[in-house]
Amino acid sequence: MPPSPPPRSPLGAFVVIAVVLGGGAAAFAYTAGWLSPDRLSREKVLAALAPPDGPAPGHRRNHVKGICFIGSFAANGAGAALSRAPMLASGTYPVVGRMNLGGVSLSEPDAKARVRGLSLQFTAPDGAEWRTAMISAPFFPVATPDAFYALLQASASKEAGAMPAFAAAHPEIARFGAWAGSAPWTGSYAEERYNSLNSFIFTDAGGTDRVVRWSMRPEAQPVAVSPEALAARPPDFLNREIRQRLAAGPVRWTMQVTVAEPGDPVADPSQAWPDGRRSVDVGTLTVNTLQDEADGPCRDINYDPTVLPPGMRTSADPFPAARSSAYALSYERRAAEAAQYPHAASGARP
Ligand code: HEM
Repeated sequence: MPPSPPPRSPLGAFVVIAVVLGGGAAAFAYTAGWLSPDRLSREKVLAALAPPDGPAPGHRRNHVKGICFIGSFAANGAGAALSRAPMLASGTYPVVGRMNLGGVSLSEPDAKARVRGLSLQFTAPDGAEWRTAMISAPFFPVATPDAFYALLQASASKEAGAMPAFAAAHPEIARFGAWAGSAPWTGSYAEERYNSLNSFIFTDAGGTDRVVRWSMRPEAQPVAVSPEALAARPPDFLNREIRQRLAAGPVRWTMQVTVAEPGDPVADPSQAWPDGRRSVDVGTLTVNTLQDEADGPCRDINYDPTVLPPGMRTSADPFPAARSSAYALSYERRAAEAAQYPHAASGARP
């Protein structure tokens, strides 16, 4: 049995949830929030995400720590039965990605980030793009973007009753708390499974729609490491580990697409779909080279989950539109502050 992290108090877990996911919330502009001054805006979401000493200038407002990579996706062609997206047709396509950590502070040690992320930009020969930002949690802590904003607010509140009141109103948080407190930790980005959590609609060449989620299954065998052992490692141990691993050979994941059945909770990323759903392995991601974010090609990419190729579109899941809105503002702000996050080496940028 892999060692489990020590039991955490429910409140401790909630704080971890809010800090690690940072994420934000709500109806944003896409539900015409501009008509109602009380309604949530992307500005409020970014304010709720910001650490007490303010965001790190030039950096992402969430998942602030990360490292860029260049790789490729070898599609085996099986995905063409689900979607006519060009990068699911048999072939090999370039990928620019980012391994990252849920969290809003650059000084937070890697060992504290319960959620790890993998962001990918696939490009087809015709220029079509598929961008996705996935996380290692098997489901999201809350069911709606509004609830995520409420979670950020409750966890930042000094009122003792704020989190219990939030949990009473959003019982799905207990599932995430249980996962955060019991799932094994690993010592490597390469050993994690990453999940889209949000659902999307795939359309095949015949025009048939299917609601899907996707995951990246690691080739590397996960090795459980206790949180105490991780805490004893250097604060940026994940970047060091992945550099060493890659020096010994490429790192790979298999992409798995899971198809919903009628009645599945397609609009709610806090609920996993039942076991036994049709699942198709559509190809292999190979990571070839890493580059520090300051000089790397992922720095200036917004991994907006609504950037989708033909044959894919958003579903009834409200998160991607909300995320798109918040990511765009985060991107605008960090791009405007680029002088405060300069490239480390002149001419290093691709
Ligand atoms: C309403 C809900 C959410 C909000 C408001 C939100 C907000 C954000 C923001 C502001 C960023 C920084 C974007 C940038 O500057 O490029 C970000 C990054 C990220 N988010 Fe979210 N997020 C939400 C939900 C999610 C969900 C459901 C997932 C995963 C399934 C996720 C995974 C990630 C990842 C992996 C990154 C790093 C992207 C990168 O490498 O650039 N987020 N999020």
